Amino acid sequence: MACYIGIDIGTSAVKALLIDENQFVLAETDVALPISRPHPLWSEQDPEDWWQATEKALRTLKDAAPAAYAATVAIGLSGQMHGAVLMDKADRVLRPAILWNDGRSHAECTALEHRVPDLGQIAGVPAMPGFTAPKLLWVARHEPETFAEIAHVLLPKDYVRFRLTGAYVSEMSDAAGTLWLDEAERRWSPEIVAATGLDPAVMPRLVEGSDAAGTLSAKAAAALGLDPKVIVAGGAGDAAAGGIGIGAVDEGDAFISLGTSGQYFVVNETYRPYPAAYVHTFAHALPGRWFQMAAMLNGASALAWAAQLVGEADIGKLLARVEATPAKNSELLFLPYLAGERTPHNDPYARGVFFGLDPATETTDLIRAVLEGVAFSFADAQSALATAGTRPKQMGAIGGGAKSPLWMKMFADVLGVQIVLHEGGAKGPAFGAARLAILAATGQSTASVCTAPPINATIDPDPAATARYAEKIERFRRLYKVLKPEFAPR
Ligand SMILES: Nc1ncnc2c1ncn2[C@@H]1O[C@H](COP(=O)(O)OP(=O)(O)O)[C@@H](O)[C@H]1O
Ligand SMILES: O=C(CO)[C@@H](O)[C@H](O)COP(=O)(O)O
Repeated sequence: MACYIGIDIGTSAVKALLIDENQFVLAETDVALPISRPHPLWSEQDPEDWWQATEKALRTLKDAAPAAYAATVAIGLSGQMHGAVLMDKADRVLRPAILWNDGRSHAECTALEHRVPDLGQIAGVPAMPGFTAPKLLWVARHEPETFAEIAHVLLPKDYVRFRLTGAYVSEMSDAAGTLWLDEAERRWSPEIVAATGLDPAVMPRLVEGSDAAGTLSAKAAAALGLDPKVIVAGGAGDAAAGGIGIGAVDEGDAFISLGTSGQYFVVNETYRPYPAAYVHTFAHALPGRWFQMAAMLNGASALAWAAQLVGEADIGKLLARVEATPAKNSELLFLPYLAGERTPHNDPYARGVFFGLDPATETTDLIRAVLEGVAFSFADAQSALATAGTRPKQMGAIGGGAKSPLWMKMFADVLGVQIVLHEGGAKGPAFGAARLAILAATGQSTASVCTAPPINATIDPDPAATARYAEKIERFRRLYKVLKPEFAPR
């Protein structure tokens, strides 16, 4: 039986899984990744770490299911979006990769908007510091010797593809997050590439996510114990790959993702940019499809941060304590902007805030406020998408945060929408990547491969709770507005 591998180059870990042709998961593994924050606003990783973690993950899959691993016919790649990997003409990585949650390039965003006044229409979103193009302008300005050496610019998963195949290739849904893609035409925008001071020759070749992008190099095949004929599919940025995994492929299909980051994602069958509310309108990983997305920089990572702060490594245990303890301080608010925020504020300088602490406040109140604060940022996302004309009534949920029934009930109440939990929802982007590998290798139809997994639970909103939350969300919004000037650099 033919088997397929999905690899997701996440921020916190490389995740890999091996499935058979019926999409049954035979083995899966995570390999943790370090992240470096050498200066305020900076966020970097070493691309070599992604490759080492990928090799380790594949070794684990091989050990867990040797026969199925040997029967692999295609690999799909997914990854954290927007990261800049810069390579010289000898294929050496020139500096650490600058990640999606790096906020250093605010000034360069203004410069880019100035150079390309209709940027938001072409690229589907206004310039924001997490995107790839302004990072290149930052490198040009602050590290000109490095900029002069650039021969290839790759996204995180495309760097891993380079190590697998030796080819410089990207695909639409990840290219979408660079600001260099003409989203409607699904090709690099010569105007925006030129406005970044880059030679078009540094850009990778573009394919669709469900196309074959190449096969393993002889060197990689030998190192990994795989056949050199193994196809590497285009794959997808992690947002789109999450969509493919959960079956969000048709107009109006929607889900939230609660990983390190947070996303509110809705599929469109036409390109409908709405840059005004910092909504991202990007090419999906399937030809002729796009999506609108609100992207939040602080998803379940805000909970992981709080858990670490209160000294409880087991998040499940911590949330059980929250559930069992009545709120002592229900007025407490938390602004979750630990790493700044993208939709709807475009504010890399915003930071986390607890507001309304009193002598009765307990640890469980703090954690409840963190859960609410992240959910409220999704309410802002929902409002931004509503102004863009999109208002789903039902949503799937993926990512580590979707493992918590308490949090999912809170999301249903805060958003006033039904949340649907699919079997294996937490498998997320790696599963979507494996599905793209099936499409690339077999040419089967999207409808037959990208189905919605069976439903485990549906969570309905309680209208009374939604009304109570609406008032608290208004206070949450006012608090950010009041504090915004205080976050700005002096
Ligand atoms: N039981 C749980 N309930 C809620 N959230 C959880 C639980 N376990 C882990 N998490 C959260 O899941 C997050 C990781 O999610 P994941 O989708 O794996 O992220 P990424 O793809 O960005 O690496 C962590 O930040 C953590 O806060
Ligand atoms: O910035 C975005 C999407 O615009 C993030 O989705 C990153 O792509 C990384 O997310 P994680 O999967 O690591 O949370």
